[in-house]
Amino acid sequence: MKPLLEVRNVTKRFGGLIAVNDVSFDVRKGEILSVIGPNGAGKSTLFKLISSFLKTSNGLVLFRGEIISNLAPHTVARRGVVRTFQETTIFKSMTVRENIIVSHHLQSKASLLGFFLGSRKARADEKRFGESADRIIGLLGLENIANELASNLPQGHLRVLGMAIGLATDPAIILLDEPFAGLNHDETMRLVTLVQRLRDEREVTVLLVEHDIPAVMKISNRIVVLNFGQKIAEGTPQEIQNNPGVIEAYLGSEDMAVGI
Ligand SMILES: Nc1ncnc2c1ncn2[C@@H]1O[C@H](COP(=O)(O)OP(=O)(O)OP(=O)(O)O)[C@@H](O)[C@H]1O
Repeated sequence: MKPLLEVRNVTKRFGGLIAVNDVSFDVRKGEILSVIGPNGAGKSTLFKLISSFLKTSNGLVLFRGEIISNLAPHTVARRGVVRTFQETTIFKSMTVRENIIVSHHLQSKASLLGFFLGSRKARADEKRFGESADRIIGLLGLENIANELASNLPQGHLRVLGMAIGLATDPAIILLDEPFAGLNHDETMRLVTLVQRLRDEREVTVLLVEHDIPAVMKISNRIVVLNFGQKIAEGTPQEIQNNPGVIEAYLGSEDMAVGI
């Protein structure tokens, strides 16, 4: 089967610095693939290249066989490659449910205009988006806080709301940028289970960048390891854990302390 996403010889230079150096890998439909690596390895840059927030210096990113690198980021998102956890997309003065409904509207400018004009189509959209929001709320177990203002939510719930907002755009693949950062152990484990449920029940493919190695080991089907911009390993969590090159790359880095 053709991969859902293909990263082909992608390079990014910032002046004389090569942040991402000739990186290639595939993301298969229905898998959770994590990108790890020591600080400054190029993980965030790679994510921005995939979501087209940055232009590649060389190489291509393909989604369903079509080139998406260097398109406008909103075009890439519309095709189904959605980056989440940018907290700026959460409206703090709205409730959880309202936030999820609004993000459905943001998919379509026409529907947003109709919403303000109160057209019949807009009312139909309203009903459809409300039902979809309730399905997402159910899937992510947000029922108890559906009517809570976003401004009152703790970090863990905000992360889940960020994911709910991403899901409202019906993505084929979601890019999670350090989803577990700042969460305690219980919050992390709850989110790990939720992301796995998304993959299993909604068939969403997940690509994530993360420093929390134990969580990555638990959640991932496969892992890609970067060091100094280059891919140094790719494999299952077990293969990565036993890879001497990976262990060496992490030697002396803080992440050693959390157990690779
Ligand atoms: N806009 C930029 N201009 C110049 N250099 C940059 C820019 N963005 C990133 N870099 C450099 O590119 C390299 C890779 O950075 P990047 O943030 O992608 O690494 P990372 O693996 O995500 O690091 P961390 O784990 O610390 O977040 C670093 O040396 C960084 O200083």
